[in-house]
Amino acid sequence: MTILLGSIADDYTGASDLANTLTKNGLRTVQTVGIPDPSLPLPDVDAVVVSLKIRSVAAQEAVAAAGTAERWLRGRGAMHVLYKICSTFDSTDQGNIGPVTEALAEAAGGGTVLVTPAFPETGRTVYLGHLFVNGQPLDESPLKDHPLNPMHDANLVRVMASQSRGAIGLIDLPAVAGGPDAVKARLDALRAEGAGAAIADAVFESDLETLGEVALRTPVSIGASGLGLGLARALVRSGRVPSTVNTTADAIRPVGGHAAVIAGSCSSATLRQIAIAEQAMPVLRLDPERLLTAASDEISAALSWAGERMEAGPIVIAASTTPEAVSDLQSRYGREISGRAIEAATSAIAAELVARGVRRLVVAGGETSGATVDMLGIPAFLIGPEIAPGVPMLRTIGNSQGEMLVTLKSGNFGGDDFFATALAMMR
Ligand SMILES: Nc1ncnc2c1ncn2[C@@H]1O[C@H](COP(=O)(O)OP(=O)(O)O)[C@@H](O)[C@H]1O
Ligand SMILES: O=C(O)[C@@H](O)C(=O)COP(=O)(O)O
Repeated sequence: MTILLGSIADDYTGASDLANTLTKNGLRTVQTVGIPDPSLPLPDVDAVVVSLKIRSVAAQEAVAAAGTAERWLRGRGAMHVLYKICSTFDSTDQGNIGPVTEALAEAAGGGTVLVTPAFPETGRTVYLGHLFVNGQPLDESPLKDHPLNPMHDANLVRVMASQSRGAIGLIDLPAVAGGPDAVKARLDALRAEGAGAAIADAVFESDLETLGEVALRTPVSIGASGLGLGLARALVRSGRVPSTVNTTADAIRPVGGHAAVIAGSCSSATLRQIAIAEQAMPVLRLDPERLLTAASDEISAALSWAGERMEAGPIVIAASTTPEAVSDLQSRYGREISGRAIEAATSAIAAELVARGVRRLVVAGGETSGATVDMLGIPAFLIGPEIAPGVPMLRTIGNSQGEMLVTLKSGNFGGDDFFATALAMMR
């Protein structure tokens, strides 16, 4: 398999979001979970998105895992590697966007790396280096209350600089509006000034087309699905992509079996989606504190609740709760401990549901999805049709439990009736 574009995603929902965008924009794409075993039968593709769970881990761990994935992708022919970060720039105070960017740039021989989380289709725009989420500055958006990565500064030049050793520049909207040559000139000027990376403004898809064109002339870039769109369109325009075959066809064959939703995202979008689902299907709200203090009892109770309802139709099991309840739990047990314990419990519930016949599974939340997919041991996914912007339906490849349809929903994505919409498509 020789690929044109490689990507390393810092979480699993982000990987499926990017894989969806690349597919929609003309690249045959597969999503792997980590580096696949050489014996895994992967289809012929133009792009591979390697999913990692490194958004909130220690910076050195993230750097090491991204480096291994980068070498694997380069070994498969990738001339360009996109490090897929969250469109809301989710990161810890130490990174991991800055440290991974510097490591990937060094591995690629230096240069100023182009960075933009803009994804206009989902309301993420960048102007003068400031990130807006559906028109609100990042630090005033619901991301200020994220359980693991609360974002308190919309100025991405400042955020990235605080995570980096080198200086961070800005490619402002007038430069982007000037087209690829103007952006390249600005990037070269920043390089001469010693900037390790540059945040690029982008408000419209046309801005991302310009940035994709320039990024493709460099070995590495950092961004969300918007930059993926720019890179995919630039590759297609370059004539290097072989004739497009419909790769989603294989992904939609029905699998049957029971259907379930597991939610661990506490984003405002997911909280609304759970409330709407309550009007249409059985919803179990887990007791988050018991998931920390009496996990096996709470898990057993959830499984017997599910066992009584699964035959009749889809069920929803959620740990998700309001920002106030999250911060109350965290103040008593710690942020990291609460998050990881709840991820362990929701993924254990998901694994047991699959053992009892669930073959159609929706998971809400990036970290929640990572823990669940790891627990299930799924090695890779084919990319199916889009359910909502940024969220495709996936079909497992090489899954030891048999073929499954899976949806990994970023906490922030999807309309209010997302769960019913997804389950109606996953047959
Ligand atoms: N009730 C809760 N209290 C505290 N943390 C929670 C609760 N429910 C879920 N979490 C944790 O919040 C985090 C949500 O992150 P994630 O799954 O990535 O969602 P998102 O996609 O919204 O970022 C996970 O670590 C999850 O275990
Ligand atoms: O870019 C995005 O917003 C998403 O693809 C993403 O990274 C999802 O992260 P979570 O919100 O943690 O699921």
